[in-house]
Amino acid sequence: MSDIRARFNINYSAFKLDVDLSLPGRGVTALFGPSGSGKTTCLRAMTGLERFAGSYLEVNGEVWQDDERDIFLPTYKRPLGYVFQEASLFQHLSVQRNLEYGRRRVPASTHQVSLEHAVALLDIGHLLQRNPDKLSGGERQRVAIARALATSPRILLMDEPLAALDSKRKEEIMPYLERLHDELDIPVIYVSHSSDEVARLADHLVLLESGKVIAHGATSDLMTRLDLNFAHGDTASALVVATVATHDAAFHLTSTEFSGGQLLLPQQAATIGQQLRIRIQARDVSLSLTPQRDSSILNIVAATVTELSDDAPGQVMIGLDANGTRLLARITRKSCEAMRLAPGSQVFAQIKGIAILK
Ligand SMILES: Nc1ncnc2c1ncn2[C@@H]1O[C@H](COP(=O)(O)OP(=O)(O)OP(=O)(O)O)[C@@H](O)[C@H]1O
Repeated sequence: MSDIRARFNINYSAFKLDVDLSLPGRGVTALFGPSGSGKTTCLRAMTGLERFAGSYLEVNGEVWQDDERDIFLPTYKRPLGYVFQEASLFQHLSVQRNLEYGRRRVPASTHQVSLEHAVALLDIGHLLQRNPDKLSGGERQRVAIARALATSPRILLMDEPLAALDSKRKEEIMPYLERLHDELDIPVIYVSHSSDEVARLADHLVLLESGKVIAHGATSDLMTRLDLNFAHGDTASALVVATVATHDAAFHLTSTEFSGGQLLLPQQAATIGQQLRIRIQARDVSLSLTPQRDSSILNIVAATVTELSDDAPGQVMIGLDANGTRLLARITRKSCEAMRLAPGSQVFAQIKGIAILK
């Protein structure tokens, strides 16, 4: 049973959105697509700010809109949190007052997230007496997220919450978003056009193009589907979940295990048995037909070629299966032909770089 059902058929003069989605009722779902593909329109339709005929929206068992049955919950009655690109805080109120204002909007009987919990999660206790004009962009955004959470929403809608921040501030705020994901049981719909953010945060991914869903599913599956643009170009990468097995203090390494074998990482402050989310870029993976024993590369994984697809001129993207885990390798067409790679070829993936996402 899916927990969020969203069907919208929206006709603007120059744009049509036609989506029918069944999404998981927990975790982070990213709406990803180029500018103008309809991501914000989809999010706005969920808020009920505009009423579009023929729509249906159900969130974890509650029907918020069903035009066939003439059900339409106005925005102020929808228990949702909305975080915009730029935090829209009341400038004349302190952070504390901003938080309280949001919370007063909803009946006390529905409060599930305490104000203290929201403040602690976003680490804004030291900012409570300040006014928003004395905050950095990242701090403002953390306050906006805490304000949304303090209303105990049944769903959190985030429209490119990091887009207005520089890369340093993005890095600062990312751990807080990850914490929301780990500690709260509120589904998040997250609009983004950054594949980095999607790889780090999203469990589930919806790809939109010209108002239509071109694919949706687990992020790790979609990121490695060669029929999708997402799995091409410089940022193409695979997501791997690996479990911490041992630490090697002498060499400053942490050994992890995943379905395809072992991966050695720079030493991590992680406990044995902890799961790490790892990103392996296609451009950091080279292939060989025999295991290289005289190489400086530590991580070499046996894999089977599943598919091949042209990438940039002279480059080929190779889909790999490492005993159930999908990987990508981007190699030159020349090497691909010299190695006679085809679906079914047995290869060794040499992994030069690994990014630990969390
Ligand atoms: N109220 C409206 N009336 C008419 N057209 C609209 C309206 N709102 C949005 N559109 C159009 O719908 C299309 C999709 O817009 P939308 O903002 O949903 O895209 P997006 O994927 O969120 O883009 P971006 O990444 O640039 O924010 C655009 O062509 C936009 O001009």
